[in-house]
Amino acid sequence: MSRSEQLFERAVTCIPGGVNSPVRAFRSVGLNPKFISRADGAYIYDVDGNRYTDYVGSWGPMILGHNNQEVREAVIRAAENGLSFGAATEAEVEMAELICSLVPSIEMVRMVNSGTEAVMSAIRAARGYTGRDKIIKFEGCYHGHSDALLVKAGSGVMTAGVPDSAGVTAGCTKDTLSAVFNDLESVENLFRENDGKIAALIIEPVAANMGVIEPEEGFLQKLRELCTDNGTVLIFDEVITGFRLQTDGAQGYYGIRPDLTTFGKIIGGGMPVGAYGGKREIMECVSPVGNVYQAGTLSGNPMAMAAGLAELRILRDNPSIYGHINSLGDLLRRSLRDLFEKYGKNYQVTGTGSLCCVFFTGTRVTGYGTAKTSDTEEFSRYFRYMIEHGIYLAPSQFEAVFLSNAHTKEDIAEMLNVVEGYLKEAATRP
Ligand SMILES: N[C@H](C=O)CCC(=O)O
Repeated sequence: MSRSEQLFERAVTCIPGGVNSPVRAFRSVGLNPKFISRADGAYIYDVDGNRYTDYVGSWGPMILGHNNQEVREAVIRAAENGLSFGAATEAEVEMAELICSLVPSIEMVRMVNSGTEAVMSAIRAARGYTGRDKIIKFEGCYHGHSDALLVKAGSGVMTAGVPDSAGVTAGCTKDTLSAVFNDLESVENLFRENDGKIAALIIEPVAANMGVIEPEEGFLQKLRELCTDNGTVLIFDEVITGFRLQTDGAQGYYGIRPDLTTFGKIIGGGMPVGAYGGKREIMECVSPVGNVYQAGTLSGNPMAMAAGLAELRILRDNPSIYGHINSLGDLLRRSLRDLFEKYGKNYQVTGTGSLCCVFFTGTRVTGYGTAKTSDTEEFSRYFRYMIEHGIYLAPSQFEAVFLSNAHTKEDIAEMLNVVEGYLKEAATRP
């Protein structure tokens, strides 16, 4: 039995499903998880010594590749001064100044410990600011695992087919309204039916947690207008897209200025982190200035600030990184489409920048309904073939392929070679 299998046997006896986050389990693809011992650059290694080219990147933070020397050394230096003080630090000020300087819509920002916390807090601030209760979210968008947001959610809940989690009371979700991504009419109807009651509209500007679905031309602009007209706070959840598409994220890429933005992942360089920020007049509702309470023992933790600052400074000072990862993304999407055409497969390749996804369906994927038309059995076969051939993808149909600065054209060529192997094998199936 492999060491991964041995660890899994132990893990399932004391951790639910053997994993600390459901998306790490390989259940939906009919396998047990690989246990990872280390990672470097574009590669991760399991406890059995197998090397994989990694296209998960810790679900987003490792945009520079794994174990980046500058980030690692910044953390080691910070650790030498102590792990946590629960008090204000210079690094927190530097982090806030850096985020405000890179993202024009952010006038003030508060650090928290995860994307989930960032979203919970941003919504509370929006409710405190507007004095309203209701929020709009989009089917298939995932904003972490807080109660009110587990309504037709994406990511792991979409994979498990239970987008409304057990354990969430009707009371917790009664003010959460669901709209359809890329369907303006569904949003307009909610505004009309709930006139003057909607505190916030939250959206992943690129729906990365349901397979990297891009907004259609003008969709985000129209949402901006609807929110302005209705006195509703527009929140962009940029936990995945923040500092990934470019330094000012999807909002810079699409030219939209949200009122609040949530961050996570990249701003922590691999350490647990989150942040929410935006308009000063909304952020000043947060305690101790205003009476919207939000707190955290480890918020602004020195290790997380050190890793995040190092990562963000590298991204700020080396714009060519975005040129590299985005052109690899273009190459991957184009080449996958060519391969699928060559083998007569009408599969959909979605994504933008350094994010990508393949849907096993002939239907153009624009939102939750069409995403769900993908043949997840086919995805499972594809996943198993890829991992057997050294390509580590997210073990879920609806998660993104993440590229990093450590990936090369040669890595992409290797991946395409394996995809072609899969297509050839699939062609021999009865
Ligand atoms: N899609 C999720 C967040 O981005 C993946 C991470 C997790 O839930 O563990």
